[in-house]
Amino acid sequence: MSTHIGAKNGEIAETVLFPGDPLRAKFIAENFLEDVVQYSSVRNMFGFTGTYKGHRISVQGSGMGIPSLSIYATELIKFYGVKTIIRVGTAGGMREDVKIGDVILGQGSTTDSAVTANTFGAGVHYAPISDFELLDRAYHVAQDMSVPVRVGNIFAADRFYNDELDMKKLADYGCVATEMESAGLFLIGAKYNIKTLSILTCSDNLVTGESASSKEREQSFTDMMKVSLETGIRG
Ligand SMILES: O=P(O)(O)O[C@H]1O[C@H](CO)[C@@H](O)[C@H]1O
Ligand SMILES: O=c1cc[nH]c(=O)[nH]1
Repeated sequence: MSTHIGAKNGEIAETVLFPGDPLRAKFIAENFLEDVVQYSSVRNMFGFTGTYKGHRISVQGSGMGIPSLSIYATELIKFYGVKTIIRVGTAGGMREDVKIGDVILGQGSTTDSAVTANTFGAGVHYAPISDFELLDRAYHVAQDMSVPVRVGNIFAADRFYNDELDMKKLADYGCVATEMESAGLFLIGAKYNIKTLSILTCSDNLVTGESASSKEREQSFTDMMKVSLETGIRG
């Protein structure tokens, strides 16, 4: 067991789907996995292992924001030998043409978090990127499943509520959607030399003000879940 995950050795698969919302983890486990075992409920940050099409896979909640995600990602890798982590998250569209329900693959992640500066020191602006092989696989899985996807730069924000940032400028420079974890996940993936990717669904649009309900954010974005599961098992 690690400090924040109550699993015994061997109870977590090498590939983990990693939603921010622990209830989304439960929903994925209950609706898509077979032979499911819940290995952790520490802090209600649920974790499950089961099989998908005969392949062993785990689903673990990460919580919101880079500090929370970093705890769970680090423990998954260091204590449980996890080799692939796919974030399965919601994000806000930063351009008008990113619609609710659109699936987005995170190629890289810009951030206003201090985590990259704290790692490399002032003056170095590290660019966290996802694993290309995983990104390529997810892109082709989505094509096979006829799920349209966007691929792009995800803005990982330190604050959900922030009216001081120039989001339009970030969008003008190519950021597609904003959430709160991808840069931290990609940074940790690079540090420990494991594969990481973010597969996101647009849950609201910052330009138009459209927004999905919390129930929809928990349960209805099943295209993203299916693409993530299929990507996870095609190794
Ligand atoms: O839906 P999840 O995966 O939690 O992701 C997004 O939702 C939360 C904010 O509502 C943040 O964690 C953000 O990154
Ligand atoms: O962090 C997030 C998640 C969804 N939508 C947003 O606008 N921000």
